[in-house]
Amino acid sequence: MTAGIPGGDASGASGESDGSDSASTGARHSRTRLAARDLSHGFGDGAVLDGVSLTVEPGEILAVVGPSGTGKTTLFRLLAMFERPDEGAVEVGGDDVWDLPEARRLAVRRRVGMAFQTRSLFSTTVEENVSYGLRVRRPWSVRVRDAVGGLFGRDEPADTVSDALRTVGMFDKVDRDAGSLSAGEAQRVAIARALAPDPDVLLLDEPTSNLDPRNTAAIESAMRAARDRGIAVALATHDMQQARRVSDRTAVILGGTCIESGPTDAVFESPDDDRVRQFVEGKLVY
Ligand SMILES: Nc1ncnc2c1ncn2[C@@H]1O[C@H](COP(=O)(O)OP(=O)(O)OP(=O)(O)O)[C@@H](O)[C@H]1O
Repeated sequence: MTAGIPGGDASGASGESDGSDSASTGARHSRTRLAARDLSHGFGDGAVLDGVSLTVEPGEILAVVGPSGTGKTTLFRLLAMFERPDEGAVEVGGDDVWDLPEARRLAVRRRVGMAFQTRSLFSTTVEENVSYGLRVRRPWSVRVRDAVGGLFGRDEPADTVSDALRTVGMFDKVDRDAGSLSAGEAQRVAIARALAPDPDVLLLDEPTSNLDPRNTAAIESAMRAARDRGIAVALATHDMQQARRVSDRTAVILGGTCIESGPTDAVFESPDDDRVRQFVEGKLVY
């Protein structure tokens, strides 16, 4: 079990300059939650999200489920702070991230790891991909020292990189070129890259869509490992069985609105909303 990650929690982030040296300080802190408060968002004239509120707590997996096109990716892009919501707030540790000065928002964003549907690895080795997030979090002095050190021979992968790759079952491919990986392997490396900096929050948007059972199982196992380390894991999926297998709580999004959320067993076995019942029974087809 890991108690926390370097860098201070969100409420304590006001003391940070920009968070860029957080990984080297060794300071530990308790993890923080991520919340959506009354989020509404759209594109042009079309509303996609309408007043969505949900929270993902440290040490839990929240599944956000709903049919294709219902707004899950839009929601996760807002939670990842890629763009500002039209209305409502994204809160980390109780702060509305868009009320924070830009440097602090950047520091907060660095504590959110994410892997989205699209293939996103760099054209380099698996190790370089996974260590990328660590490198950008270190101060220049450490980066220069390591670069100079690297001139005198190849270092072993840092423990954090090895740990992250082991978590997704990809340590044996540490030296492989990322371009040579299968889609499932690439997705596992993308998740390792998100995990390596030991984030507070992990956002996974359809991480196993189109993957075979072996890769799916490896990714689900990594989600559980992240949860057991105290990370708040949010998973967007249209795979109801996956939500049931891995999540502690489930939020159902329909037509851009969260129509039900609660413990996964309750949502699946005795939903309050009849549309949710039909959806979990596979009777509501879109
Ligand atoms: N950048 C954009 N510009 C215009 N419309 C968009 C944009 N992004 C998403 N949309 C629209 O918003 C709606 C919700 O899309 P979103 O990708 O969030 O749904 P989803 O639930 O993640 O679907 P899927 O499971 O198929 O990925 C869709 O109608 C989509 O076409």
